[in-house]
Order: sequence, then structure tokens, then C-alpha cells
Amino acid sequence: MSDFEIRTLTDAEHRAASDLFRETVHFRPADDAEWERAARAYQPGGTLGAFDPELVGTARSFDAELTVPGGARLPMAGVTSVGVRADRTRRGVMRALLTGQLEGFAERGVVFANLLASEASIYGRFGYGLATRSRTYSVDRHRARLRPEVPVGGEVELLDLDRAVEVLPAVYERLPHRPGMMTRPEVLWRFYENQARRHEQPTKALVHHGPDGPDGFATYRVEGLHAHPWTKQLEVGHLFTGSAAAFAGLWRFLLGVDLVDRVVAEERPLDEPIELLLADHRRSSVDRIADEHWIRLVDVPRALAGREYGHAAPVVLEVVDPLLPGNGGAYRITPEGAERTDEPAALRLDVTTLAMVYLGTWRPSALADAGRIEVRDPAAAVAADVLFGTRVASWSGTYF
Ligand SMILES: CC(=O)SCCNC(=O)CCNC(=O)[C@H](O)C(C)(C)COP(=O)(O)OP(=O)(O)OC[C@H]1O[C@@H](n2cnc3c(N)ncnc32)[C@H](O)[C@@H]1OP(=O)(O)O
Repeated sequence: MSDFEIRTLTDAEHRAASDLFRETVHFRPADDAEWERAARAYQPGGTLGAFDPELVGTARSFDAELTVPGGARLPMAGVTSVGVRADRTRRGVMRALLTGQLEGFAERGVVFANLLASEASIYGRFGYGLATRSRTYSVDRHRARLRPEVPVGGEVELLDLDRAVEVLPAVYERLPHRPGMMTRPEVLWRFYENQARRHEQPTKALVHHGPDGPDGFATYRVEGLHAHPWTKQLEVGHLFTGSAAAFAGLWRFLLGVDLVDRVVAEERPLDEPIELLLADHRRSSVDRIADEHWIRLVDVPRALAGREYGHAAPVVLEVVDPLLPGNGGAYRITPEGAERTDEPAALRLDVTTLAMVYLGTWRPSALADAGRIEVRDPAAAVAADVLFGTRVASWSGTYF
């Protein structure tokens, strides 16, 4: 452990943090015009720096709310832009940044920290567990036909980027959330705008209008314009819908865009029913299943009390959390809720594994079979599968 200093950066230091982070992920620094936009994606007071004596590491965060099973929205911090200068790695700089960040979150009542990991082997040691997954799928536009009973949907309005920037935040606000979805603060929308403006191809947006107003939207770009004729690919970035008609209506539009061979929907929920819309389900194919959000339960008692549970016999869990030991101890989980208990535990797991279970993405009995949960009563693992299970697959859909 070195004696570097960790402190919150001032707004004037954000650009140096951005340059440093971009260097760690092998990007060139933002030029002045890019930085003017990118600066708006930095929440004031949300970025830590490590100094030794100059800036050698950084980690950024912003505030939002996470939707948990049952629909409650609890305070979360999105963690991003973690980077350490290549000549200072493996000396504990990231550890100091991430533990300092978690202690700060705990002090100000943040319940969850969420991140998207550059490498899967980094964050488990800090209590982050893989909590949502996604699948990327493609549809062969020329051969795909919608089944006749698929809803027609409402009117779909096409927006350019300037208009999308104005309209989409309010549409997103209106839409229902799956577990794992999050509110999107202004800094995130600024981040998306910045990414879209930097891209060579124009970003388009679609808004679906249902009987009660906007009830879904999608964004897309068409790539492959320089390839030999007619191999263009329409790539769907964001896609959120509040009704089956909006989902069908937006897909009807996307499959009707001219001069496109393939429509690729990036990082969608595992249970999104695209196959059910198609007359021949083999016209869609899964390109990959990948990690999505990693979550860290910063306040385990609040997190466990905040979600709803399935109907099964009560289970007592013992949670182990060396970094935030106040979270440790036994919790009784029942269909009515969760609270601390002195009863003996039937299952024992660390806080990283609890994060994998919390949104219902991984079954406790599968984690037990893999040796990640210590089982003192085998019936408890089966009951925990039902208690922690969710009706729909948890998914965020928000990249940062
Ligand atoms: C949420 C996001 O922002 S994702 C983006 C993450 N950033 C990047 O990938 C940029 C490129 N990489 C880097 O900048 C750095 O290598 C970092 C930030 C990943 C790690 O920073 P370091 O200061 O080297 O990490 P630090 O020395 O504190 O290591 C802490 C622990 O993590 C481990 N670790 C660090 N980097 C990695 C890695 N890439 N893969 C696996 N383990 C790692 C260390 O071995 C150490 O393990 P220990 O708990 O057994 O002691």
C-alpha cells in the first residue's frame, strides 16, 4: 500500500480525470468541443482522484434509483470511469478508490452501487456480483414476417437527434420498470447525447404513440454503408416499451426500414419475446448472451427489506461482508419481507453472491451447487429459489 492521497475532485479537475480514464481504456483525450459536451456528464462532487503526487487514478459516480423486485425504487450510485495510469497499476490505487467510494455511499444512505465491468475478474472482491444479463439478437429483415395476430400498434414518429434529446427523457420517465431498471439522471442523457454526436452515422429515434400518449421509444443507427451494396445493418441501441402494442409497433417499424438487411437489437432482456412476433422464429438468432449490471448491496438490511419475495417457506440467510461489516449477520426472508434475526442460518453466503441472487438472475440452488452458497439445510436452497425468483427477467437497459 502506497501513501497516495484520495480526494473528491473539483469541477475544474474533471477534464484531467476524463483524459486519464480515456488513456486507461486506450482512447485519445476528448478535444475541446467533445469536452464541452462530455463535461455535462460529470455529476459535481461525484469523481474521486488518487494523487501520487499528480493524478494517477480516478473513479466517477452519479446518483439514481434502482427498481427492485416488487417495484420499489431505492437510491443507487452508478459507478463508472474507473482507471489507473498504466505505470501505477497493481499498487492498490483502485482498491483505495473503490473502498473510499463505498464508504462514502454507505455514509450518505445509498443502498446499491451499480457498474458495468470491463473485465469480469475485477469487482467481485469489492462485493459487486453479476446481477443482470442481456442477449443481443438479430432479425433477418428480408425474410422475417410478423404473425398476423401481432398487434398493429399505434403511430410511430421518427425523430432526429436534436429532437430526441428533448423528447426521450420524458418518455422514459413515463414507462414502467422491470426489476434492475434505473432512473436516468440528466448526466446520463448528456452522456448518450455526447456518444451519439461523436458517431459518424446519424442516430435516429422512434417514439411510439399509444392511446394514452407516448408509451415506447427506440434509437438506432444504420451501419455498413461502405460495404458492398446491400449489407447494411440497423443497430437498435435503446428500446423501452410500456405495452405489448408498443413493442410490436416499434418492431413493425424497424423491420420496415428500407435498405437494411439485418436488424440487430443490442443487449436486450433475456426473456424479450421477439421470436413470438415472427411467423418463422428462425429468422431471429441470438448473437450473444453477456453480463449487464453488477450490483453491490451497500446497505443489505434496506435492500433486503425493500424487495418483494415469492411464496415459499421462510429461509434464514447468513451474509458475510468483510468490507462493510455492518451488513453481516442473519436475515429471515419470508413472503412478507425480510429482517434481521438471531435464528440459526440455513444458508451462508458472501455479499457478492447475495448480489447475484438479489434481482432473481441466478438461482440460489445453482449457486449452492457451484459451491458459492454454504447449505446447512437443503430444503432452504429450494425455498430460496422461489423467494428470490422474479416473474420477468431482471434487466437494466441503461449503459454507462
Ligand atoms: C466500472 C468501470 O469503470 S470498468 C473500467 C475499468 N477500467 C479499466 O479496465 C481500465 C484499464 N485498467 C485499469 O485502469 C486498472 O488496471 C484497474 C482500474 C482495472 C485496476 O487498478 P489497480 O490500481 O491496478 O488495481 P489494484 O492494485 O487496486 O488492485 C486491487 C485488486 O484487484 C486486482 N486487479 C486489478 N486489476 C485487475 C484486472 N484487470 N483483472 C483482475 N484483477 C485485477 C488486483 O490484483 C488486486 O487483487 P487483490 O485483491 O488480490 O490484491
